[in-house]
Amino acid sequence: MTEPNQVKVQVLLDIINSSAHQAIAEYNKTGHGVPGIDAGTLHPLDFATDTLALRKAIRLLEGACEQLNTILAPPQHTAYNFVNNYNWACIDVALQSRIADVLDKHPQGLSVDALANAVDLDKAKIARVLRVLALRGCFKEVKRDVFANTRLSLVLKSKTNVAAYIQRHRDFAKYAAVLYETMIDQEFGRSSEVDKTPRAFALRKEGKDDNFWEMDDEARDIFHRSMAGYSEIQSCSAVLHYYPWDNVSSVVDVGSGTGAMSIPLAKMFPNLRITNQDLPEALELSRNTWEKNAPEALLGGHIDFVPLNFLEESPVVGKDVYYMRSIIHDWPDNESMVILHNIRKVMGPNSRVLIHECVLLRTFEEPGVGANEFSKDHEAPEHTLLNFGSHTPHHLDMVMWLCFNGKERTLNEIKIIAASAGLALTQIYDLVGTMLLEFKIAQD
Ligand SMILES: C[S@@+](CC[C@H](N)C(=O)[O-])C[C@H]1O[C@@H](n2cnc3c(N)ncnc32)[C@H](O)[C@@H]1O
Repeated sequence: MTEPNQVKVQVLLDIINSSAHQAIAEYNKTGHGVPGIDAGTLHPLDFATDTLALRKAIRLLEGACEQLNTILAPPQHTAYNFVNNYNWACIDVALQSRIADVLDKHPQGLSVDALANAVDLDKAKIARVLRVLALRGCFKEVKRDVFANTRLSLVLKSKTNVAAYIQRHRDFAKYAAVLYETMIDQEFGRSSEVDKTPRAFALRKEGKDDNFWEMDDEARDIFHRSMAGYSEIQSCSAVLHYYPWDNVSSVVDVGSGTGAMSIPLAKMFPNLRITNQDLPEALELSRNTWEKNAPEALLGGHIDFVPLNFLEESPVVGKDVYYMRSIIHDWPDNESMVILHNIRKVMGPNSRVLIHECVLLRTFEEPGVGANEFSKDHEAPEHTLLNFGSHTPHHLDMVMWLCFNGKERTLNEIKIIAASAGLALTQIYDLVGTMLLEFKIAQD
Protein backbone atom coordinates (compact mmCIF):
# COMPACT_ATOMS: atom_id res chain seq x y z
CA MET A 1 0.00 0.00 0.00
CA THR A 2 1.31 3.47 -0.87
CA GLU A 3 1.91 5.54 2.26
CA PRO A 4 -0.35 8.64 2.70
CA ASN A 5 2.34 11.29 2.19
CA GLN A 6 3.27 9.76 -1.11
CA VAL A 7 -0.40 9.74 -2.10
CA LYS A 8 -0.52 13.46 -1.35
CA VAL A 9 2.49 14.09 -3.56
CA GLN A 10 0.77 12.18 -6.32
CA VAL A 11 -2.41 14.27 -5.88
CA LEU A 12 -0.32 17.46 -6.18
CA LEU A 13 1.33 16.13 -9.33
CA ASP A 14 -2.12 15.40 -10.76
CA ILE A 15 -3.28 18.95 -9.93
CA ILE A 16 -0.16 20.37 -11.60
CA ASN A 17 -0.76 18.22 -14.66
CA SER A 18 -4.45 18.99 -15.04
CA SER A 19 -4.19 22.72 -14.25
CA ALA A 20 -1.27 23.17 -16.67
CA HIS A 21 -3.37 21.51 -19.37
CA GLN A 22 -6.28 23.81 -18.58
CA ALA A 23 -3.95 26.80 -18.98
CA ILE A 24 -2.58 25.44 -22.28
CA ALA A 25 -6.14 25.03 -23.54
CA GLU A 26 -6.89 28.69 -22.74
CA TYR A 27 -3.88 29.85 -24.77
CA ASN A 28 -4.77 27.51 -27.62
CA LYS A 29 -8.32 28.89 -27.78
CA THR A 30 -6.84 32.21 -28.96
CA GLY A 31 -5.33 30.50 -32.01
CA HIS A 32 -1.87 31.77 -31.02
CA GLY A 33 -0.69 28.80 -28.94
CA VAL A 34 1.27 28.86 -25.70
CA PRO A 35 3.75 31.76 -25.30
CA GLY A 36 7.46 30.96 -25.15
CA ILE A 37 9.44 31.89 -22.03
CA ASP A 38 11.64 34.05 -24.27
CA ALA A 39 8.80 35.57 -26.33
CA GLY A 40 9.64 39.14 -27.27
CA THR A 41 6.02 40.32 -27.50
CA LEU A 42 2.90 40.09 -25.41
CA HIS A 43 0.39 37.32 -26.16
CA PRO A 44 -3.17 38.25 -27.24
CA LEU A 45 -4.47 36.65 -24.04
CA ASP A 46 -2.37 39.16 -22.06
CA PHE A 47 -4.72 41.90 -23.29
CA ALA A 48 -8.00 40.05 -22.68
CA THR A 49 -10.40 41.44 -20.10
CA ASP A 50 -11.79 37.99 -19.27
CA THR A 51 -9.02 35.60 -18.24
CA LEU A 52 -10.95 33.95 -15.44
CA ALA A 53 -10.52 30.38 -16.70
CA LEU A 54 -6.76 30.88 -17.11
CA ARG A 55 -6.50 32.45 -13.66
CA LYS A 56 -8.38 29.58 -12.06
CA ALA A 57 -5.90 27.15 -13.59
CA ILE A 58 -2.91 29.25 -12.49
CA ARG A 59 -4.24 29.49 -8.94
CA LEU A 60 -4.20 25.70 -8.71
CA LEU A 61 -0.88 25.36 -10.50
CA GLU A 62 0.95 27.86 -8.28
CA GLY A 63 -0.52 26.48 -5.08
CA ALA A 64 0.36 22.89 -6.01
CA CYS A 65 3.91 23.76 -7.13
CA GLU A 66 4.58 25.63 -3.90
CA GLN A 67 3.33 22.76 -1.78
CA LEU A 68 5.20 20.16 -3.73
CA ASN A 69 8.47 22.07 -3.27
CA THR A 70 7.82 22.45 0.43
CA ILE A 71 7.13 18.75 0.89
CA LEU A 72 10.04 17.44 -1.11
CA ALA A 73 12.80 19.99 -0.39
CA PRO A 74 14.87 20.06 2.83
CA PRO A 75 13.30 22.56 5.29
CA GLN A 76 16.57 24.48 5.65
CA HIS A 77 16.44 25.14 1.93
CA THR A 78 12.81 26.30 1.89
CA ALA A 79 13.16 28.51 4.99
CA TYR A 80 16.16 30.25 3.43
CA ASN A 81 14.26 30.68 0.18
CA PHE A 82 11.68 32.76 2.06
CA VAL A 83 14.26 35.51 2.55
CA ASN A 84 16.85 34.80 -0.10
CA ASN A 85 14.94 36.61 -2.79
CA TYR A 86 16.02 39.92 -4.24
CA ASN A 87 13.80 39.86 -7.28
CA TRP A 88 12.07 42.96 -5.88
CA ALA A 89 15.35 44.91 -5.66
CA CYS A 90 16.40 43.91 -9.18
CA ILE A 91 12.96 44.84 -10.54
CA ASP A 92 13.31 48.18 -8.79
CA VAL A 93 16.64 48.82 -10.54
CA ALA A 94 15.09 47.89 -13.90
CA LEU A 95 12.12 50.19 -13.29
CA GLN A 96 14.07 53.18 -12.03
CA SER A 97 16.63 53.00 -14.82
CA ARG A 98 13.95 52.27 -17.45
CA ILE A 99 15.84 49.35 -18.92
CA ALA A 100 12.71 47.90 -20.56
CA ASP A 101 12.10 51.21 -22.38
CA VAL A 102 15.65 51.26 -23.73
CA LEU A 103 15.55 47.61 -24.84
CA ASP A 104 12.19 48.18 -26.50
CA LYS A 105 14.02 50.03 -29.28
CA HIS A 106 16.31 47.01 -29.81
CA PRO A 107 14.18 43.90 -30.26
CA GLN A 108 17.21 41.87 -31.39
CA GLY A 109 19.08 42.82 -28.20
CA LEU A 110 21.50 45.49 -27.02
CA SER A 111 25.02 45.01 -25.72
CA VAL A 112 25.42 45.64 -22.04
CA ASP A 113 27.97 48.36 -22.88
CA ALA A 114 25.42 50.30 -24.92
CA LEU A 115 22.72 49.64 -22.33
CA ALA A 116 24.98 50.88 -19.53
CA ASN A 117 25.65 54.01 -21.55
CA ALA A 118 21.97 54.61 -22.19
CA VAL A 119 20.94 54.33 -18.53
CA ASP A 120 24.18 55.70 -17.07
CA LEU A 121 24.98 52.76 -14.78
CA ASP A 122 27.88 50.36 -14.33
CA LYS A 123 27.73 47.66 -17.00
CA ALA A 124 28.84 44.72 -14.82
CA LYS A 125 26.24 45.62 -12.19
CA ILE A 126 23.44 45.94 -14.74
CA ALA A 127 24.34 42.54 -16.16
CA ARG A 128 24.15 40.98 -12.68
CA VAL A 129 20.72 42.47 -12.09
CA LEU A 130 19.41 41.34 -15.47
CA ARG A 131 20.76 37.81 -15.03
CA VAL A 132 18.89 37.44 -11.74
CA LEU A 133 15.65 38.43 -13.46
CA ALA A 134 16.35 36.38 -16.59
CA LEU A 135 16.26 33.24 -14.41
CA ARG A 136 12.48 33.69 -14.34
CA GLY A 137 12.13 34.86 -17.93
CA CYS A 138 12.13 38.60 -17.21
CA PHE A 139 14.61 39.94 -19.83
CA LYS A 140 16.81 37.48 -21.71
CA GLU A 141 20.47 37.26 -22.58
CA VAL A 142 20.31 36.57 -26.32
CA LYS A 143 24.06 36.07 -26.57
CA ARG A 144 26.87 36.75 -24.18
CA ASP A 145 26.43 40.26 -22.69
CA VAL A 146 23.58 41.14 -25.05
CA PHE A 147 20.13 41.60 -23.49
CA ALA A 148 16.61 41.91 -24.87
CA ASN A 149 13.08 42.29 -23.57
CA THR A 150 10.70 39.41 -23.03
CA ARG A 151 6.93 39.27 -22.66
CA LEU A 152 7.51 39.56 -18.93
CA SER A 153 9.90 42.53 -18.97
CA LEU A 154 7.64 44.45 -21.37
CA VAL A 155 5.13 45.06 -18.58
CA LEU A 156 7.92 46.97 -16.79
CA LYS A 157 8.01 49.74 -19.41
CA SER A 158 7.72 53.04 -17.57
CA LYS A 159 4.40 54.10 -19.11
CA THR A 160 2.57 50.91 -18.09
CA ASN A 161 0.17 51.06 -15.19
CA VAL A 162 1.47 47.72 -13.97
CA ALA A 163 4.94 49.26 -13.57
CA ALA A 164 3.35 52.13 -11.61
CA TYR A 165 1.93 49.61 -9.12
CA ILE A 166 5.02 47.43 -8.91
CA GLN A 167 7.28 50.37 -8.17
CA ARG A 168 5.27 51.20 -5.05
CA HIS A 169 6.84 48.11 -3.52
CA ARG A 170 9.99 50.18 -2.96
CA ASP A 171 8.05 52.01 -0.23
CA PHE A 172 6.33 48.88 1.06
CA ALA A 173 9.79 47.35 1.64
CA LYS A 174 10.71 50.40 3.73
CA TYR A 175 7.59 50.05 5.89
CA ALA A 176 8.02 46.27 6.19
CA ALA A 177 11.55 46.81 7.51
CA VAL A 178 10.11 48.40 10.70
CA LEU A 179 7.23 45.93 11.13
CA TYR A 180 8.60 44.20 14.23
CA GLU A 181 9.67 47.54 15.71
CA THR A 182 6.08 48.79 15.39
CA MET A 183 4.76 45.62 17.01
CA ILE A 184 6.81 46.11 20.18
CA ASP A 185 6.27 49.87 20.30
CA GLN A 186 4.15 51.20 23.21
CA GLU A 187 2.14 53.53 21.01
CA PHE A 188 1.86 51.50 17.79
CA GLY A 189 2.05 47.89 19.00
CA ARG A 190 -1.60 47.28 19.84
CA SER A 191 -3.18 50.11 17.89
CA SER A 192 -5.29 49.67 14.79
CA GLU A 193 -5.76 53.41 14.30
CA VAL A 194 -5.21 54.80 10.82
CA ASP A 195 -2.32 57.00 11.98
CA LYS A 196 -0.45 54.18 13.76
CA THR A 197 0.72 52.25 10.72
CA PRO A 198 4.21 50.93 9.95
CA ARG A 199 4.24 53.55 7.18
CA ALA A 200 3.59 56.34 9.72
CA PHE A 201 6.26 54.84 12.00
CA ALA A 202 8.86 54.75 9.21
CA LEU A 203 8.03 58.27 8.04
CA ARG A 204 8.11 59.64 11.59
CA LYS A 205 11.67 58.33 11.87
CA GLU A 206 12.50 60.47 8.85
CA GLY A 207 10.83 63.48 10.51
CA LYS A 208 7.85 63.38 8.10
CA ASP A 209 4.12 63.47 8.78
CA ASP A 210 1.79 60.85 7.40
CA ASN A 211 -1.67 61.20 5.98
CA PHE A 212 -1.85 58.69 3.16
CA TRP A 213 -4.58 60.50 1.25
CA GLU A 214 -2.90 63.92 1.30
CA MET A 215 -0.70 63.73 -1.79
CA ASP A 216 0.74 66.26 -4.17
CA ASP A 217 -0.48 66.17 -7.79
CA GLU A 218 2.39 64.02 -9.05
CA ALA A 219 2.02 61.44 -6.26
CA ARG A 220 -1.75 61.35 -6.82
CA ASP A 221 -1.28 60.73 -10.52
CA ILE A 222 1.15 57.86 -9.85
CA PHE A 223 -1.12 56.40 -7.17
CA HIS A 224 -4.14 56.30 -9.45
CA ARG A 225 -2.16 54.93 -12.38
CA SER A 226 -0.93 52.26 -10.01
CA MET A 227 -4.54 51.39 -9.13
CA ALA A 228 -5.24 50.82 -12.82
CA GLY A 229 -2.14 48.60 -12.79
CA TYR A 230 -3.41 46.72 -9.73
CA SER A 231 -6.63 46.17 -11.61
CA GLU A 232 -4.71 44.53 -14.47
CA ILE A 233 -2.55 42.49 -12.10
CA GLN A 234 -5.61 41.14 -10.32
CA SER A 235 -7.63 40.92 -13.52
CA CYS A 236 -10.40 42.93 -11.90
CA SER A 237 -12.02 43.46 -15.31
CA ALA A 238 -13.56 40.00 -14.90
CA VAL A 239 -16.27 41.85 -12.99
CA LEU A 240 -17.41 43.38 -16.30
CA HIS A 241 -18.18 39.90 -17.62
CA TYR A 242 -19.59 38.06 -14.62
CA TYR A 243 -21.87 40.53 -12.81
CA PRO A 244 -25.32 40.96 -14.44
CA TRP A 245 -24.84 44.64 -15.36
CA ASP A 246 -27.62 44.35 -17.95
CA ASN A 247 -30.09 44.34 -15.05
CA VAL A 248 -28.67 47.57 -13.58
CA SER A 249 -29.42 51.13 -14.64
CA SER A 250 -27.48 53.27 -12.15
CA VAL A 251 -24.13 52.72 -10.43
CA VAL A 252 -22.24 54.79 -7.88
CA ASP A 253 -18.51 54.10 -7.86
CA VAL A 254 -17.81 54.93 -4.21
CA GLY A 255 -14.16 55.95 -3.84
CA SER A 256 -13.93 55.78 -7.62
CA GLY A 257 -10.36 57.00 -7.96
CA THR A 258 -9.86 58.06 -11.55
CA GLY A 259 -12.28 55.48 -12.91
CA ALA A 260 -10.09 52.39 -13.26
CA MET A 261 -13.33 50.42 -12.91
CA SER A 262 -16.01 52.85 -14.03
CA ILE A 263 -14.42 53.83 -17.37
CA PRO A 264 -14.29 50.24 -18.71
CA LEU A 265 -17.79 49.71 -17.27
CA ALA A 266 -19.14 52.74 -19.17
CA LYS A 267 -17.46 51.57 -22.38
CA MET A 268 -18.98 48.12 -22.14
CA PHE A 269 -22.43 49.26 -20.91
CA PRO A 270 -22.93 52.73 -22.46
CA ASN A 271 -26.47 53.09 -21.13
CA LEU A 272 -25.49 52.84 -17.47
CA ARG A 273 -25.79 56.03 -15.44
CA ILE A 274 -22.55 56.24 -13.45
CA THR A 275 -21.76 58.57 -10.56
CA ASN A 276 -18.10 58.84 -9.60
CA GLN A 277 -17.57 59.84 -5.97
CA ASP A 278 -14.25 60.49 -4.27
CA LEU A 279 -12.37 63.20 -2.38
CA PRO A 280 -12.34 66.49 -4.37
CA GLU A 281 -8.71 66.29 -5.55
CA ALA A 282 -9.06 62.70 -6.74
CA LEU A 283 -12.33 63.58 -8.45
CA GLU A 284 -10.70 66.40 -10.39
CA LEU A 285 -8.09 63.98 -11.66
CA SER A 286 -10.89 61.54 -12.41
CA ARG A 287 -12.70 64.03 -14.63
CA ASN A 288 -9.45 64.70 -16.54
CA THR A 289 -8.91 60.97 -17.01
CA TRP A 290 -12.44 60.49 -18.34
CA GLU A 291 -11.98 63.43 -20.72
CA LYS A 292 -8.80 61.83 -22.03
CA ASN A 293 -9.81 58.15 -22.09
CA ALA A 294 -13.58 58.13 -22.55
CA PRO A 295 -14.72 61.50 -23.99
CA GLU A 296 -17.59 59.77 -25.87
CA ALA A 297 -19.05 58.54 -22.57
CA LEU A 298 -19.09 62.10 -21.16
CA LEU A 299 -20.96 63.38 -24.22
CA GLY A 300 -23.89 61.06 -23.47
CA GLY A 301 -24.61 62.95 -20.22
CA HIS A 302 -24.76 59.69 -18.24
CA ILE A 303 -21.66 60.30 -16.16
CA ASP A 304 -21.55 62.43 -13.01
CA PHE A 305 -18.78 63.50 -10.64
CA VAL A 306 -19.88 64.26 -7.08
CA PRO A 307 -17.33 64.89 -4.31
CA LEU A 308 -17.67 62.73 -1.21
CA ASN A 309 -15.95 62.12 2.09
CA PHE A 310 -17.38 58.68 2.82
CA LEU A 311 -16.33 58.80 6.47
CA GLU A 312 -18.50 61.85 7.05
CA GLU A 313 -21.36 61.75 4.55
CA SER A 314 -23.45 59.50 2.35
CA PRO A 315 -23.16 59.04 -1.40
CA VAL A 316 -25.96 60.08 -3.77
CA VAL A 317 -29.39 58.69 -2.94
CA GLY A 318 -31.31 55.69 -4.23
CA LYS A 319 -29.09 54.21 -6.96
CA ASP A 320 -29.21 50.56 -8.04
CA VAL A 321 -25.62 49.67 -7.21
CA TYR A 322 -23.06 51.12 -4.79
CA TYR A 323 -19.81 49.64 -5.98
CA MET A 324 -16.59 49.75 -3.97
CA ARG A 325 -13.38 48.35 -5.26
CA SER A 326 -10.37 48.22 -2.96
CA ILE A 327 -12.07 50.51 -0.45
CA ILE A 328 -13.12 48.50 2.60
CA HIS A 329 -9.75 46.73 2.87
CA ASP A 330 -8.03 50.15 3.21
CA TRP A 331 -9.74 50.73 6.55
CA PRO A 332 -9.84 49.26 10.07
CA ASP A 333 -13.17 47.76 11.18
CA ASN A 334 -14.64 50.93 12.75
CA GLU A 335 -14.10 53.10 9.68
CA SER A 336 -15.32 50.29 7.39
CA MET A 337 -18.55 50.15 9.38
CA VAL A 338 -18.98 53.93 9.09
CA ILE A 339 -18.53 53.81 5.30
CA LEU A 340 -21.10 51.01 4.91
CA HIS A 341 -23.49 52.67 7.32
CA ASN A 342 -23.31 55.91 5.30
CA ILE A 343 -24.19 53.96 2.15
CA ARG A 344 -26.97 52.02 3.88
CA LYS A 345 -28.69 55.34 4.76
CA VAL A 346 -29.26 56.24 1.08
CA MET A 347 -30.09 52.80 -0.35
CA GLY A 348 -33.50 52.10 -1.83
CA PRO A 349 -35.26 48.78 -1.17
CA ASN A 350 -33.65 47.19 -4.24
CA SER A 351 -30.24 48.84 -4.05
CA ARG A 352 -27.20 46.61 -3.80
CA VAL A 353 -23.75 47.16 -2.36
CA LEU A 354 -20.90 45.49 -4.21
CA ILE A 355 -17.64 44.98 -2.34
CA HIS A 356 -14.91 44.01 -4.77
CA GLU A 357 -11.64 43.01 -3.14
CA CYS A 358 -9.56 40.06 -1.93
CA VAL A 359 -11.21 37.61 0.40
CA LEU A 360 -8.96 35.52 2.63
CA LEU A 361 -9.54 31.82 2.60
CA ARG A 362 -8.51 30.12 5.81
CA THR A 363 -8.07 26.51 6.65
CA PHE A 364 -9.99 26.51 9.88
CA GLU A 365 -13.15 28.50 9.19
CA GLU A 366 -16.35 27.55 10.94
CA PRO A 367 -18.63 25.43 8.77
CA GLY A 368 -21.10 27.49 6.80
CA VAL A 369 -19.09 30.69 6.84
CA GLY A 370 -16.35 29.76 4.39
CA ALA A 371 -16.05 31.49 1.05
CA ASN A 372 -17.65 28.44 -0.55
CA GLU A 373 -21.13 29.22 0.68
CA PHE A 374 -22.61 30.07 -2.70
CA SER A 375 -20.52 28.10 -5.10
CA LYS A 376 -17.90 25.41 -4.92
CA ASP A 377 -15.43 26.54 -7.52
CA HIS A 378 -13.31 28.68 -5.24
CA GLU A 379 -13.00 25.94 -2.63
CA ALA A 380 -9.40 24.76 -2.59
CA PRO A 381 -9.06 20.98 -2.98
CA GLU A 382 -9.38 20.22 0.72
CA HIS A 383 -6.22 19.29 2.64
CA THR A 384 -4.31 19.22 -0.57
CA LEU A 385 -4.00 22.85 -1.45
CA LEU A 386 -4.28 24.74 1.81
CA ASN A 387 -6.08 27.90 0.71
CA PHE A 388 -4.65 27.54 -2.82
CA GLY A 389 -1.28 28.45 -1.35
CA SER A 390 -2.98 31.79 -0.52
CA HIS A 391 -0.02 33.74 -1.72
CA THR A 392 -1.52 36.92 -3.13
CA PRO A 393 -4.36 37.77 -0.70
CA HIS A 394 -2.24 37.12 2.39
CA HIS A 395 0.59 39.29 1.09
CA LEU A 396 -1.84 42.04 0.08
CA ASP A 397 -3.13 41.82 3.62
CA MET A 398 0.39 42.77 4.73
CA VAL A 399 0.36 45.77 2.35
CA MET A 400 -2.96 46.95 3.82
CA TRP A 401 -1.50 46.67 7.32
CA LEU A 402 1.76 48.43 6.40
CA CYS A 403 0.07 51.39 4.73
CA PHE A 404 -3.33 51.84 6.36
CA ASN A 405 -3.83 49.50 9.32
CA GLY A 406 -6.43 48.07 6.98
CA LYS A 407 -6.71 44.38 6.20
CA GLU A 408 -7.93 41.75 3.84
CA ARG A 409 -10.75 39.88 5.50
CA THR A 410 -12.41 36.49 5.44
CA LEU A 411 -15.93 36.30 4.13
CA ASN A 412 -17.21 35.99 7.66
CA GLU A 413 -15.34 39.12 8.78
CA ILE A 414 -16.80 41.12 5.89
CA LYS A 415 -20.28 39.77 6.64
CA ILE A 416 -20.01 40.90 10.26
CA ILE A 417 -19.00 44.44 9.26
CA ALA A 418 -21.78 44.58 6.67
CA ALA A 419 -24.34 43.23 9.16
CA SER A 420 -23.46 46.05 11.56
CA ALA A 421 -24.67 48.43 8.81
CA GLY A 422 -27.86 46.40 8.22
CA LEU A 423 -26.64 44.60 5.08
CA ALA A 424 -26.91 40.91 4.23
CA LEU A 425 -24.80 38.94 1.74
CA THR A 426 -26.79 37.81 -1.30
CA GLN A 427 -24.21 36.61 -3.82
CA ILE A 428 -20.51 35.83 -4.26
CA TYR A 429 -18.58 35.91 -7.52
CA ASP A 430 -15.16 34.27 -7.36
CA LEU A 431 -13.04 36.28 -9.79
CA VAL A 432 -9.73 34.74 -8.62
CA GLY A 433 -7.46 37.20 -6.84
CA THR A 434 -10.51 39.24 -5.97
CA MET A 435 -14.10 38.35 -5.19
CA LEU A 436 -17.22 40.37 -5.76
CA LEU A 437 -19.61 40.28 -2.82
CA GLU A 438 -23.16 41.51 -3.28
CA PHE A 439 -25.17 42.77 -0.31
CA LYS A 440 -28.77 43.95 0.06
CA ILE A 441 -30.63 45.51 2.94
CA ALA A 442 -31.07 42.83 5.60
CA GLN A 443 -34.68 41.77 6.20
CA ASP A 444 -35.24 41.20 9.90
C1 LIG B 1 -7.31 52.15 -3.06
S1 LIG B 1 -8.06 53.48 -3.88
C2 LIG B 1 -9.29 52.66 -4.88
C3 LIG B 1 -9.74 53.50 -6.03
C4 LIG B 1 -10.70 52.80 -7.00
N1 LIG B 1 -11.88 52.29 -6.35
C5 LIG B 1 -9.98 51.69 -7.74
O1 LIG B 1 -10.23 50.51 -7.46
O2 LIG B 1 -9.12 52.01 -8.56
C6 LIG B 1 -9.02 54.20 -2.59
C7 LIG B 1 -9.79 55.43 -3.00
O3 LIG B 1 -10.50 55.91 -1.85
C8 LIG B 1 -10.48 57.33 -1.89
N2 LIG B 1 -10.69 57.85 -0.54
C9 LIG B 1 -9.85 57.81 0.52
N3 LIG B 1 -10.42 58.39 1.58
C10 LIG B 1 -11.64 58.81 1.19
C11 LIG B 1 -12.72 59.45 1.85
N4 LIG B 1 -12.63 59.79 3.14
N5 LIG B 1 -13.85 59.70 1.15
C12 LIG B 1 -13.95 59.35 -0.16
N6 LIG B 1 -12.96 58.73 -0.84
C13 LIG B 1 -11.83 58.46 -0.17
C14 LIG B 1 -9.11 57.65 -2.44
O4 LIG B 1 -9.02 58.96 -2.95
C15 LIG B 1 -8.94 56.57 -3.50
O5 LIG B 1 -9.41 57.00 -4.74
